[in-house]
Amino acid sequence: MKLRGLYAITDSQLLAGKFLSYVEAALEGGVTLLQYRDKSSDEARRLREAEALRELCSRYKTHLIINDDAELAARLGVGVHLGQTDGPLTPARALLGRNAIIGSTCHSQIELAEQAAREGASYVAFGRFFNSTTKPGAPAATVEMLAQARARLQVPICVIGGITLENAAPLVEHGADLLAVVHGLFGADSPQDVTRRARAFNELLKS
Ligand SMILES: Cc1ncc(COP(=O)(O)OP(=O)(O)O)c(N)n1
Ligand SMILES: Cc1nc(C(=O)O)sc1CCOP(=O)(O)O
Ligand SMILES: [Mg+2]
Repeated sequence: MKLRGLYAITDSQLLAGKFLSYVEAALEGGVTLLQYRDKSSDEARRLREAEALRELCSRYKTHLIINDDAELAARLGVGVHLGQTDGPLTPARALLGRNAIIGSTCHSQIELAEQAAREGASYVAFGRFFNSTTKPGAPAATVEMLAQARARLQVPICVIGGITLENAAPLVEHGADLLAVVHGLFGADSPQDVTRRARAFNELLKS
């Protein structure tokens, strides 16, 4: 599967009161992967919101990815993104099946990405590349490391952390396939501006 394009990630605080309208606006502009990222423990709300996103994604032919929670992903029949402390890839692959999209956080360590690729990750994620208000404490990554990763890895490369329309181009030039964005996409004043931003991110990835 060719994974290249905008990877939109939801944020429950940022999208409060406009969750589905802003997500739909992003899908309207073109989203390759949509991640449902909700760090709360409200299982009922998480299930309800994830089901609503699955319905939207199926209308727009976008792949839904659940952050952290392979069981919820299995229940919905969608993909999962796992960080280094979210559980191993091999059982997640066994649970979700060979066609599921499974992503792995690799921070700035190419060795972690090589291991994730061996264990069947569909993409590997490096970051954070810029200051992030969504996750200020994430360890930093550089474009030099990204270029080295591109030369060593065949698996699609996702980049994340403080990415905006203004700073994304060098990441694409240094080998990124997927631009994972929260604030730079959803921190917009209107749904129309979310759609405009989504289209503009996709333009950066056309090659
Ligand atoms: C696409 C993508 N890349 C990295 C992350 C971060 O995952 P993780 O390190 O597990 O941190 P949390 O997002 O769970 O706080 C991600 N979610 N998505
Ligand atoms: C969820 C997440 N993970 C990161 C990492 O570096 O692993 S940075 C990050 C937040 C991304 O949000 P924004 O686009 O608003 O910076
Ligand atoms: Mg996680």
